[in-house]
Amino acid sequence: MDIGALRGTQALRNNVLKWMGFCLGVLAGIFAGFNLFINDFFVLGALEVVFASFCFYIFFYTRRRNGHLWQSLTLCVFLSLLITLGTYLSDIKSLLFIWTCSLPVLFYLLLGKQYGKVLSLIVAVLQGVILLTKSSLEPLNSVNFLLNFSFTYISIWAVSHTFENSRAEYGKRLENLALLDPLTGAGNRLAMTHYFEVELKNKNGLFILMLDLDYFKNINDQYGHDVGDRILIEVTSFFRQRISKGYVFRIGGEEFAIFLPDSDPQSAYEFADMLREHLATTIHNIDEQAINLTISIGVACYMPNQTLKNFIKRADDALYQAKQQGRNRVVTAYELSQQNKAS
Ligand SMILES: Nc1nc2c(ncn2[C@@H]2O[C@H](COP(=O)(O)OP(=O)(O)OP(=O)(O)O)[C@@H](O)[C@H]2O)c(=O)[nH]1
Repeated sequence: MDIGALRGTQALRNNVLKWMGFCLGVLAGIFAGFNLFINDFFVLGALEVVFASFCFYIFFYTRRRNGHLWQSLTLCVFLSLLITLGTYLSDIKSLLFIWTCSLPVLFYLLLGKQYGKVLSLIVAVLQGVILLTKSSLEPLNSVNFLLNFSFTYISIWAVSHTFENSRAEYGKRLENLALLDPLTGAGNRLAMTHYFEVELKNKNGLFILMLDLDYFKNINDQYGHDVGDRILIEVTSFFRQRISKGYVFRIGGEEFAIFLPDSDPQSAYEFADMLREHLATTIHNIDEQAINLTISIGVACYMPNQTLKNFIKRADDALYQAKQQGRNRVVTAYELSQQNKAS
């Protein structure tokens, strides 16, 4: 499955940044020429030259890699300053202020809801003050002009806000559908691959715990499948409550995995053993039945440049040994390799 598809927002923002960089670079270059050589607006013209250069830098940068927040923020703030300064300096008849209406769309597409809201409000206030203090709005009827302009700006702002809000919400819902186990809410196998590739691979002291409930078939047989389901949900929240820094995944029927970043062999083992012991001494009260269950755990440490498949396999082998040795125990991959060397 294509994990990149789950990073839709990043791809969208990068694409918008790239092509906005190109289009605004070309436009700013043309306007700079006009302002420097025809209109004699040297300040504005010089700023437009700087802006055009920055836009082309962004365009070439984002062609090869993902853009940064500071680049989008600088582009938006710089463009807003150019438009407000242009509105302040130029004659109202040049209609330069019309560009203001494009800003909310750009803010929301490039920076999202929070920045979009704040920047759209700042620009609205700035442009409002500038237009109100302009000595004359002639030949335009000033009241009509201000009402029409404000309503157009507010409508575009509202549409941008609604669009970004729904886009982000649907994106989140799709991501949850793709990454979460519907029964327990823990991450699924795809989520495991996703977090490993995106967040964990380069972290120090990464450990994996493979956890498998012991004799779970007996629970289903004795209490029914529904009770079995509720046990799986309880066990997931049991793990979550005890993990301060890490991720829980359900990767099979009664099989779970936990990533522990920033750990060491001793702490990873102690954490696994604490989970095992706590679970073994916890009574689950479901439908007035007191149910107790145990778990077997395999632990492995991530070796640099190892694939996720190999990483999981080493923990799985340790888990298999824990089952073989009678269940309700923790076996580490390190321990296993020592045993293999000795035999
Ligand atoms: N209630 C419920 N049971 C499930 C689910 N997925 C798998 N199972 C059950 O989990 C049980 C797994 O059985 P086994 O693979 O024999 O493992 P076990 O009984 O836990 O024995 P060991 O792992 O060897 O200790 C089977 O009975 C499956 O039907 C689920 O989503 N809900």
